[in-house]
Amino acid sequence: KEDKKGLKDYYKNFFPIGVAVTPRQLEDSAQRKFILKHFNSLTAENVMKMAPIHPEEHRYNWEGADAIVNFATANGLKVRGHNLCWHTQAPKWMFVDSMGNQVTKEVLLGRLKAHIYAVVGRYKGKIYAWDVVNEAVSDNPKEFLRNSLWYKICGEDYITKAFEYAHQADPQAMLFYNDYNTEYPEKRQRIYTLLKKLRDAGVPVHAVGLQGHWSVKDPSEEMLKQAINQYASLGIKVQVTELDVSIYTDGNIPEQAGAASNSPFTAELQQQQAEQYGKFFSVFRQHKGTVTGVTFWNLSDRYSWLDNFPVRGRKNYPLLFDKDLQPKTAYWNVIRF
Ligand SMILES: Oc1ccccc1CN[C@@H]1C=C[C@@H](O)[C@H](O)[C@H]1O
Repeated sequence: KEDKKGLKDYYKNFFPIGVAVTPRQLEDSAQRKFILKHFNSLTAENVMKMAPIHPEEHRYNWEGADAIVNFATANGLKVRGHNLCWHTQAPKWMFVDSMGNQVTKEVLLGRLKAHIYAVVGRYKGKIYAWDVVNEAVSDNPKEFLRNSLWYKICGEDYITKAFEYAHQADPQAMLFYNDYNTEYPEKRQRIYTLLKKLRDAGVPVHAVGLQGHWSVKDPSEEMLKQAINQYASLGIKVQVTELDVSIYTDGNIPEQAGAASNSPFTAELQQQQAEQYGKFFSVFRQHKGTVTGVTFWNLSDRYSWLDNFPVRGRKNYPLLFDKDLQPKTAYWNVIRF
């Protein structure tokens, strides 16, 4: 007999369970049914990023974002907005003037403000949480903040401004700083330092998003616990915002990755992945109240962004469901506790 309960039902006393979706997936009845069975929160995988939603200075593309928000509203699902300020998938026009020269800090901040007011304003009361700034901290131990165009033109002020604009646009929204590799001690320390600086300055940062692009090898339970506790010590909430567990262990920075070539999803990997997912969710449950949401990046092994990152065309099997939307071994480890 098909189990009527889905992932979200097993976690109803802990936190919402989310998934990153595309508008096209919502047009397919099998995937719609699957989403409604297992999840009670949605994130737009791409259509709410800066360039997709704001391709030209005076043109916004609301169609995809509206489709996801309308589906969520119609079905009583939460929505996490992703994202308001990022160095990737940012529109090129935002950084240059009509002569093609790089804009000043004032102009860029004015454009960021207009973007955030328009996007957050449109979904005020429908999107409860925003990833305001994504991946501002550098991976390079010699640097503090990533040397992106945002940083080059504005210095670190763009981070504070982004949060202030978002808070002005929707004072009820829960505002996140979102990043990856948030458990590695030295990057964790830099993210902690940034968050502490912002909180001490009264900047409206309410939570940290651990993207959770993890693997069958890392992080350890201990590293994860330490990271959650250290961020929570700032008085902020924690969510896992883009969870997947890669079968490859050669890292997720393109320049360094790629050592491991295409691998089948072996029984050994299935077992390792199931153990990892089981451990991660045990830690999440232990931190109920501090961890206020867990969102997977992509629905099932049918498609993962990891199929093309950090190595193009290297098939991955990172999620709880297989290509036919059926539960994998890892799923049973996550719902049995
Ligand atoms: O794990 C990483 C390593 C290096 C760069 C970016 C990332 C992750 N970057 C994430 C992944 C997929 C995108 O769709 C998300 O918007 C982004 O937040």
